[in-house]
Amino acid sequence: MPIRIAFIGAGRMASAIVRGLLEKEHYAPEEIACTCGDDPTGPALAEATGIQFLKDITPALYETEAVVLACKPQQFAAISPELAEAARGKLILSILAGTPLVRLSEKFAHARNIVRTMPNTPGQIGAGVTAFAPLRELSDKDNGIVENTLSSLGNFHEVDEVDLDAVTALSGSGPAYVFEFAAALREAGVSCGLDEGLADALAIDTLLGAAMLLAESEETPEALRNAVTSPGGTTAAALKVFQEGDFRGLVERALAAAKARSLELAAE
Ligand SMILES: NC(=O)C1=CN([C@@H]2O[C@H](COP(=O)(O)OP(=O)(O)OC[C@H]3O[C@@H](n4cnc5c(N)ncnc54)[C@H](OP(=O)(O)O)[C@@H]3O)[C@@H](O)[C@H]2O)C=CC1
Ligand SMILES: O=C(O)[C@@H]1CCC=N1
Repeated sequence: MPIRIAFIGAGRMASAIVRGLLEKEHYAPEEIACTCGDDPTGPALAEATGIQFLKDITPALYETEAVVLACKPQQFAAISPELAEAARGKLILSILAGTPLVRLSEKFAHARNIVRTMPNTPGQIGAGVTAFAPLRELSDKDNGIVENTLSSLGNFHEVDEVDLDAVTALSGSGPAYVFEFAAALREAGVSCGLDEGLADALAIDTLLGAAMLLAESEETPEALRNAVTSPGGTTAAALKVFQEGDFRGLVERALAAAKARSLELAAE
């Protein structure tokens, strides 16, 4: 069976995409190959999913229809000209944070088309969100490959490339902010006298329930917040502390820092 899609990098995100593609039966395991760096992530992914691990994936690229770039942005420069040449006429999908289409197209000068994407880790369970920007308008065939790949991870949105650094700051990195908030809720619950296990369970269910309500409701986050906040009650007391600590300003500065770092990664 020919290899139809090849992964350059076999870490957390490649693993999420491979598992999604297999679960949705877009490819058979034998039609997917991966390679990696010096650590054994590639063999581990192959062992766990049945896909092929190829130490040298270059020869296999000639037979693929698509190549997914899933190494770290700082490892992009190490991708060899031979590998890029073998990807001549292929669709390239990049998940590299920061690396712009212009840089991708310098290396993969003879690609059929290139799509810069920004997924996130909830894609591991099909609950992710991805934004993508193609170099050129996608043909029907390539649109199908992109849709199959991104829908395996969850929802997806086409955007202008200029928005992708901000997308990275919001939804690419965003799960980490939520996990940090979950840990902060657990710690604060313990400080208030709760058992750690109970505080953890309450924090998780609160985040999950609030996110589901937000997704299902037609109300804004502000309206839903107000519905929790009784005048003179407990929530108002807590929100006053958030406001005094400039919670929104803090989030704004955090996203600005992530966006700035994404722009810096463009050249690394
Ligand atoms: N983690 C996240 O939340 C998100 C990450 N991204 C982007 O996804 C990409 C991958 O991230 P993530 O999966 O977290 O990273 P990982 O560190 O888990 O995976 C990186 C992979 O790249 C491999 N690799 C290293 N050097 C090379 C090389 N020269 N050739 C081929 N493969 C190589 C590594 O191999 P080995 O370790 O075996 O040496 C590893 O399999 C990054 O570009 C990141 O910006 C995008 C959205 C979200
Ligand atoms: O932290 C990072 O650089 C990557 C990109 C988005 C999430 N993780």
